[in-house]
Amino acid sequence: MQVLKTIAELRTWVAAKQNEKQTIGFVPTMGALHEGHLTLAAAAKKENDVAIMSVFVNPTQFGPNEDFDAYPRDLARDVELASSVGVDAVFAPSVDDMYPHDGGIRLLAGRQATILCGASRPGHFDGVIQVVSKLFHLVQPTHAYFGQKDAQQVAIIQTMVRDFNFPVTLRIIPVVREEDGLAKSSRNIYLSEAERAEAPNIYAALQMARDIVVKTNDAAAAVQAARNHIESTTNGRIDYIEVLSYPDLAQVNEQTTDVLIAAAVYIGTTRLIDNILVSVGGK
Ligand SMILES: Nc1ncnc2c1ncn2[C@@H]1O[C@H](COP(=O)(O)OP(=O)(O)OP(=O)(O)O)[C@@H](O)[C@H]1O
Ligand SMILES: CC(C)(CO)[C@@H](O)C(=O)[O-]
Ligand code: BAL
Repeated sequence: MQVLKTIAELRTWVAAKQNEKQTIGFVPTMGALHEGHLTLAAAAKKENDVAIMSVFVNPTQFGPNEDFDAYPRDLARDVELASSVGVDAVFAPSVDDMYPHDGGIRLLAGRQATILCGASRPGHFDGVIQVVSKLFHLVQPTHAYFGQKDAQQVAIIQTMVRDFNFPVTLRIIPVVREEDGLAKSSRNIYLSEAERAEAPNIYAALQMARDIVVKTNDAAAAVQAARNHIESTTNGRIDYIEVLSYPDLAQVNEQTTDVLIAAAVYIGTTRLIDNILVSVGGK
Protein backbone atom coordinates (compact mmCIF):
# COMPACT_ATOMS: atom_id res chain seq x y z
CA MET A 1 0.00 0.00 0.00
CA GLN A 2 1.33 3.42 -0.98
CA VAL A 3 0.36 6.72 0.59
CA LEU A 4 0.60 9.51 -1.98
CA LYS A 5 0.66 12.90 -0.32
CA THR A 6 1.14 15.17 -3.32
CA ILE A 7 -0.28 15.56 -6.81
CA ALA A 8 3.24 14.92 -8.16
CA GLU A 9 3.43 11.55 -6.38
CA LEU A 10 -0.05 10.66 -7.62
CA ARG A 11 0.87 11.50 -11.23
CA THR A 12 3.91 9.19 -11.04
CA TRP A 13 1.75 6.37 -9.63
CA VAL A 14 -0.97 6.82 -12.28
CA ALA A 15 1.58 6.94 -15.12
CA ALA A 16 3.17 3.69 -13.92
CA LYS A 17 -0.21 1.92 -13.82
CA GLN A 18 -1.10 3.24 -17.27
CA ASN A 19 2.26 2.03 -18.66
CA GLU A 20 1.44 -1.41 -17.30
CA LYS A 21 -2.03 -1.15 -18.97
CA GLN A 22 -3.72 -1.67 -15.60
CA THR A 23 -7.34 -0.76 -15.02
CA ILE A 24 -7.80 1.71 -12.15
CA GLY A 25 -10.72 1.64 -9.70
CA PHE A 26 -11.12 4.92 -7.81
CA VAL A 27 -12.98 5.62 -4.55
CA PRO A 28 -13.19 9.31 -3.58
CA THR A 29 -13.81 9.89 0.15
CA MET A 30 -13.40 12.45 2.88
CA GLY A 31 -11.86 9.83 5.19
CA ALA A 32 -13.11 8.74 8.64
CA LEU A 33 -13.64 5.43 6.93
CA HIS A 34 -16.39 3.00 7.86
CA GLU A 35 -17.92 -0.11 6.29
CA GLY A 36 -19.73 2.00 3.68
CA HIS A 37 -16.44 3.27 2.26
CA LEU A 38 -14.83 -0.15 2.60
CA THR A 39 -17.64 -1.77 0.59
CA LEU A 40 -16.90 0.71 -2.22
CA ALA A 41 -13.17 -0.03 -1.93
CA ALA A 42 -13.67 -3.80 -1.99
CA ALA A 43 -15.74 -3.47 -5.18
CA ALA A 44 -13.03 -1.25 -6.73
CA LYS A 45 -10.40 -3.84 -5.95
CA LYS A 46 -12.50 -6.72 -7.26
CA GLU A 47 -13.40 -5.06 -10.57
CA ASN A 48 -10.03 -3.47 -11.48
CA ASP A 49 -6.33 -4.36 -11.56
CA VAL A 50 -5.61 -1.70 -8.92
CA ALA A 51 -7.70 0.32 -6.48
CA ILE A 52 -6.93 3.83 -5.26
CA MET A 53 -8.83 5.83 -2.65
CA SER A 54 -8.62 9.57 -2.04
CA VAL A 55 -8.92 10.92 1.49
CA PHE A 56 -9.50 14.66 1.27
CA VAL A 57 -11.83 16.81 3.35
CA ASN A 58 -12.70 19.21 0.56
CA PRO A 59 -13.14 22.77 1.89
CA THR A 60 -15.01 24.02 -1.19
CA GLN A 61 -18.06 21.83 -0.49
CA PHE A 62 -18.56 23.09 3.07
CA GLY A 63 -20.56 26.22 3.87
CA PRO A 64 -19.11 28.86 6.23
CA ASN A 65 -21.13 27.57 9.21
CA GLU A 66 -20.65 23.88 8.51
CA ASP A 67 -18.37 21.30 10.12
CA PHE A 68 -15.22 21.58 7.95
CA ASP A 69 -12.96 22.14 10.98
CA ALA A 70 -14.68 19.54 13.16
CA TYR A 71 -14.89 16.86 10.44
CA PRO A 72 -13.13 13.73 11.80
CA ARG A 73 -9.60 13.19 10.43
CA ASP A 74 -7.34 10.20 11.17
CA LEU A 75 -5.19 9.35 8.15
CA ALA A 76 -3.20 6.55 9.88
CA ARG A 77 -6.42 4.72 10.75
CA ASP A 78 -7.86 5.29 7.25
CA VAL A 79 -4.70 3.93 5.59
CA GLU A 80 -4.84 0.81 7.74
CA LEU A 81 -8.52 0.19 6.94
CA ALA A 82 -8.05 0.83 3.22
CA SER A 83 -5.11 -1.56 3.18
CA SER A 84 -7.20 -4.24 4.94
CA VAL A 85 -9.55 -4.44 1.92
CA GLY A 86 -6.73 -4.48 -0.63
CA VAL A 87 -6.56 -0.82 -1.68
CA ASP A 88 -3.22 -0.27 -3.47
CA ALA A 89 -2.80 3.46 -2.88
CA VAL A 90 -4.32 6.26 -0.80
CA PHE A 91 -4.12 9.80 -2.19
CA ALA A 92 -4.21 12.27 0.70
CA PRO A 93 -3.23 15.71 -0.60
CA SER A 94 -3.08 18.98 1.34
CA VAL A 95 -5.59 21.76 0.70
CA ASP A 96 -2.75 23.95 -0.62
CA ASP A 97 -1.70 21.32 -3.15
CA MET A 98 -5.28 20.89 -4.40
CA TYR A 99 -6.14 24.61 -4.36
CA PRO A 100 -2.96 26.67 -4.80
CA HIS A 101 -4.80 29.60 -6.44
CA ASP A 102 -7.44 31.92 -5.04
CA GLY A 103 -10.50 32.67 -7.11
CA GLY A 104 -9.79 30.49 -10.14
CA ILE A 105 -12.33 28.80 -12.43
CA ARG A 106 -15.44 27.50 -10.65
CA LEU A 107 -17.92 24.95 -11.91
CA LEU A 108 -21.64 25.34 -11.45
CA ALA A 109 -23.87 22.33 -10.86
CA GLY A 110 -27.23 22.72 -12.61
CA ARG A 111 -30.91 22.29 -11.71
CA GLN A 112 -30.39 18.99 -9.86
CA ALA A 113 -28.31 20.91 -7.29
CA THR A 114 -30.95 23.51 -6.41
CA ILE A 115 -33.17 21.24 -4.31
CA LEU A 116 -32.85 18.69 -1.46
CA CYS A 117 -29.37 19.09 0.09
CA GLY A 118 -28.54 21.84 -2.42
CA ALA A 119 -31.31 24.05 -1.00
CA SER A 120 -29.92 23.97 2.54
CA ARG A 121 -26.25 23.76 1.50
CA PRO A 122 -25.89 26.46 -1.18
CA GLY A 123 -22.77 25.90 -3.28
CA HIS A 124 -22.20 22.44 -1.80
CA PHE A 125 -22.56 20.57 -5.10
CA ASP A 126 -20.47 23.16 -6.96
CA GLY A 127 -17.67 22.26 -4.55
CA VAL A 128 -18.32 18.53 -5.00
CA ILE A 129 -18.10 18.67 -8.81
CA GLN A 130 -15.06 20.93 -8.58
CA VAL A 131 -13.13 18.41 -6.51
CA VAL A 132 -14.48 15.30 -8.26
CA SER A 133 -13.60 16.71 -11.69
CA LYS A 134 -10.06 17.53 -10.48
CA LEU A 135 -9.73 14.05 -9.00
CA PHE A 136 -10.99 12.39 -12.21
CA HIS A 137 -8.43 14.38 -14.26
CA LEU A 138 -5.64 13.38 -11.88
CA VAL A 139 -6.49 9.72 -11.29
CA GLN A 140 -7.92 8.96 -14.76
CA PRO A 141 -9.86 6.01 -13.38
CA THR A 142 -11.44 3.24 -15.42
CA HIS A 143 -14.25 2.95 -12.85
CA ALA A 144 -15.19 5.34 -10.03
CA TYR A 145 -17.22 4.20 -7.02
CA PHE A 146 -19.88 6.22 -5.20
CA GLY A 147 -22.44 5.35 -2.54
CA GLN A 148 -26.18 5.55 -3.13
CA LYS A 149 -26.39 7.06 0.38
CA ASP A 150 -25.52 10.35 -1.30
CA ALA A 151 -28.18 9.87 -3.99
CA GLN A 152 -28.28 13.50 -5.10
CA GLN A 153 -24.48 13.57 -5.37
CA VAL A 154 -24.63 10.46 -7.57
CA ALA A 155 -27.26 12.03 -9.84
CA ILE A 156 -25.21 15.23 -10.23
CA ILE A 157 -21.94 13.39 -10.87
CA GLN A 158 -23.69 11.27 -13.51
CA THR A 159 -24.73 14.52 -15.21
CA MET A 160 -21.21 15.95 -14.90
CA VAL A 161 -19.67 12.82 -16.47
CA ARG A 162 -22.21 12.95 -19.30
CA ASP A 163 -22.03 16.71 -19.96
CA PHE A 164 -18.23 16.96 -19.72
CA ASN A 165 -17.46 13.62 -21.40
CA PHE A 166 -15.33 12.12 -18.64
CA PRO A 167 -14.01 8.76 -19.88
CA VAL A 168 -14.99 6.93 -16.70
CA THR A 169 -17.68 4.41 -15.82
CA LEU A 170 -19.49 5.12 -12.56
CA ARG A 171 -20.33 2.26 -10.22
CA ILE A 172 -22.99 2.94 -7.61
CA ILE A 173 -23.04 0.89 -4.40
CA PRO A 174 -26.23 0.44 -2.28
CA VAL A 175 -26.50 2.07 1.17
CA VAL A 176 -24.60 0.14 3.86
CA ARG A 177 -26.51 0.22 7.16
CA GLU A 178 -26.07 -0.52 10.85
CA GLU A 179 -28.09 -3.49 12.15
CA ASP A 180 -30.87 -1.17 13.31
CA GLY A 181 -31.15 0.41 9.87
CA LEU A 182 -29.22 3.65 10.42
CA ALA A 183 -27.17 4.46 7.32
CA LYS A 184 -23.46 4.33 8.11
CA SER A 185 -21.96 7.80 8.05
CA SER A 186 -18.80 9.46 9.27
CA ARG A 187 -21.04 11.97 11.02
CA ASN A 188 -22.75 9.29 13.20
CA ILE A 189 -19.91 9.71 15.70
CA TYR A 190 -21.26 13.19 16.51
CA LEU A 191 -24.44 11.61 17.99
CA SER A 192 -24.97 11.32 21.76
CA GLU A 193 -26.31 8.00 23.07
CA ALA A 194 -29.87 9.32 23.15
CA GLU A 195 -29.57 10.78 19.65
CA ARG A 196 -28.07 7.54 18.31
CA ALA A 197 -31.11 5.69 19.70
CA GLU A 198 -33.49 8.02 17.83
CA ALA A 199 -31.58 8.09 14.54
CA PRO A 200 -32.82 4.73 13.06
CA ASN A 201 -36.29 6.29 12.85
CA ILE A 202 -35.13 8.17 9.77
CA TYR A 203 -34.84 4.90 7.85
CA ALA A 204 -38.04 3.57 9.44
CA ALA A 205 -39.87 6.68 8.19
CA LEU A 206 -38.44 6.23 4.68
CA GLN A 207 -39.60 2.60 4.68
CA MET A 208 -43.15 3.70 5.57
CA ALA A 209 -43.07 6.24 2.75
CA ARG A 210 -41.72 3.58 0.38
CA ASP A 211 -44.64 1.24 1.20
CA ILE A 212 -47.14 4.00 0.42
CA VAL A 213 -45.40 4.91 -2.85
CA VAL A 214 -45.39 1.27 -3.95
CA LYS A 215 -49.06 0.71 -3.04
CA THR A 216 -50.64 4.01 -4.08
CA ASN A 217 -48.01 6.13 -5.89
CA ASP A 218 -49.24 9.00 -3.66
CA ALA A 219 -46.11 11.09 -3.04
CA ALA A 220 -47.82 13.60 -0.75
CA ALA A 221 -49.26 10.87 1.50
CA ALA A 222 -45.87 9.17 1.64
CA VAL A 223 -44.11 12.37 2.70
CA GLN A 224 -46.76 13.04 5.35
CA ALA A 225 -46.44 9.54 6.83
CA ALA A 226 -42.66 9.88 7.02
CA ARG A 227 -42.95 13.32 8.65
CA ASN A 228 -45.42 12.00 11.22
CA HIS A 229 -43.11 9.13 12.10
CA ILE A 230 -40.03 11.32 12.57
CA GLU A 231 -41.95 13.94 14.54
CA SER A 232 -43.47 11.34 16.87
CA THR A 233 -40.32 9.27 17.49
CA THR A 234 -37.48 11.81 17.56
CA ASN A 235 -36.64 15.28 18.80
CA GLY A 236 -35.14 15.89 15.40
CA ARG A 237 -35.78 18.78 13.04
CA ILE A 238 -36.70 17.80 9.50
CA ASP A 239 -34.71 19.64 6.85
CA TYR A 240 -36.57 17.89 4.02
CA ILE A 241 -38.46 14.76 3.13
CA GLU A 242 -39.18 14.46 -0.57
CA VAL A 243 -40.39 11.97 -3.14
CA LEU A 244 -38.91 12.67 -6.58
CA SER A 245 -38.19 10.88 -9.82
CA TYR A 246 -34.61 9.62 -10.09
CA PRO A 247 -32.04 10.52 -11.30
CA ASP A 248 -33.59 13.67 -12.84
CA LEU A 249 -34.99 14.80 -9.45
CA ALA A 250 -38.31 16.11 -10.79
CA GLN A 251 -41.90 15.70 -9.57
CA VAL A 252 -43.12 12.12 -9.96
CA ASN A 253 -45.72 11.53 -12.65
CA GLU A 254 -47.29 8.61 -14.49
CA GLN A 255 -44.17 8.03 -16.60
CA THR A 256 -41.84 7.83 -13.58
CA THR A 257 -40.07 4.49 -13.28
CA ASP A 258 -37.56 5.15 -10.48
CA VAL A 259 -38.56 7.04 -7.36
CA LEU A 260 -36.23 8.53 -4.78
CA ILE A 261 -37.55 8.94 -1.26
CA ALA A 262 -35.00 11.11 0.50
CA ALA A 263 -34.69 12.80 3.87
CA ALA A 264 -32.32 15.07 5.75
CA VAL A 265 -32.95 15.40 9.47
CA TYR A 266 -31.06 17.23 12.18
CA ILE A 267 -30.73 14.87 15.14
CA GLY A 268 -29.47 17.33 17.73
CA THR A 269 -26.99 19.41 15.74
CA THR A 270 -26.01 16.54 13.43
CA ARG A 271 -27.52 16.61 9.97
CA LEU A 272 -28.12 13.06 8.73
CA ILE A 273 -29.25 12.08 5.24
CA ASP A 274 -30.75 8.84 3.99
CA ASN A 275 -32.86 7.61 1.11
CA ILE A 276 -34.58 4.68 -0.53
CA LEU A 277 -34.72 4.15 -4.28
CA VAL A 278 -37.70 2.20 -5.56
CA SER A 279 -38.83 1.03 -8.99
CA VAL A 280 -42.48 1.71 -9.77
CA GLY A 281 -44.61 0.85 -12.81
CA GLY A 282 -44.07 3.77 -15.16
CA LYS A 283 -46.21 3.97 -18.32
N1 LIG B 1 -23.48 4.01 4.37
C1 LIG B 1 -22.95 4.10 3.16
N2 LIG B 1 -23.26 3.21 2.21
C2 LIG B 1 -22.75 3.31 0.96
N3 LIG B 1 -21.90 4.27 0.58
C3 LIG B 1 -21.55 5.18 1.50
C4 LIG B 1 -22.05 5.15 2.83
N4 LIG B 1 -21.54 6.20 3.51
C5 LIG B 1 -20.75 6.85 2.65
N5 LIG B 1 -20.75 6.26 1.45
C6 LIG B 1 -20.07 6.72 0.23
O1 LIG B 1 -18.71 6.89 0.46
C7 LIG B 1 -18.22 7.96 -0.34
C8 LIG B 1 -17.49 8.93 0.53
O2 LIG B 1 -18.42 9.51 1.43
P1 LIG B 1 -18.01 10.42 2.65
O3 LIG B 1 -16.55 10.38 2.85
O4 LIG B 1 -18.72 11.72 2.56
O5 LIG B 1 -18.60 9.59 3.85
P2 LIG B 1 -19.90 9.74 4.65
O6 LIG B 1 -19.89 8.74 5.73
O7 LIG B 1 -21.05 9.82 3.69
O8 LIG B 1 -19.71 11.12 5.33
P3 LIG B 1 -20.83 12.07 5.78
O9 LIG B 1 -22.04 11.24 6.10
O10 LIG B 1 -20.20 12.70 6.94
O11 LIG B 1 -21.04 12.97 4.59
C9 LIG B 1 -19.44 8.59 -1.01
O12 LIG B 1 -19.55 8.09 -2.33
C10 LIG B 1 -20.56 8.10 -0.15
O13 LIG B 1 -21.80 8.02 -0.82
C1 LIG C 1 -17.28 12.70 -3.40
C2 LIG C 1 -16.58 13.43 -2.26
C3 LIG C 1 -15.39 12.61 -1.78
C4 LIG C 1 -16.04 14.76 -2.81
O1 LIG C 1 -15.37 15.45 -1.81
C5 LIG C 1 -17.55 13.71 -1.11
O2 LIG C 1 -18.58 14.54 -1.49
C6 LIG C 1 -18.05 12.46 -0.45
O3 LIG C 1 -17.32 11.95 0.37
O4 LIG C 1 -19.16 12.00 -0.75
N1 BAL D 1 -20.96 12.73 1.53
C1 BAL D 1 -21.13 14.14 1.22
C2 BAL D 1 -20.03 14.95 1.78
C3 BAL D 1 -20.50 16.10 2.58
O1 BAL D 1 -21.46 15.97 3.35
O2 BAL D 1 -19.91 17.18 2.47
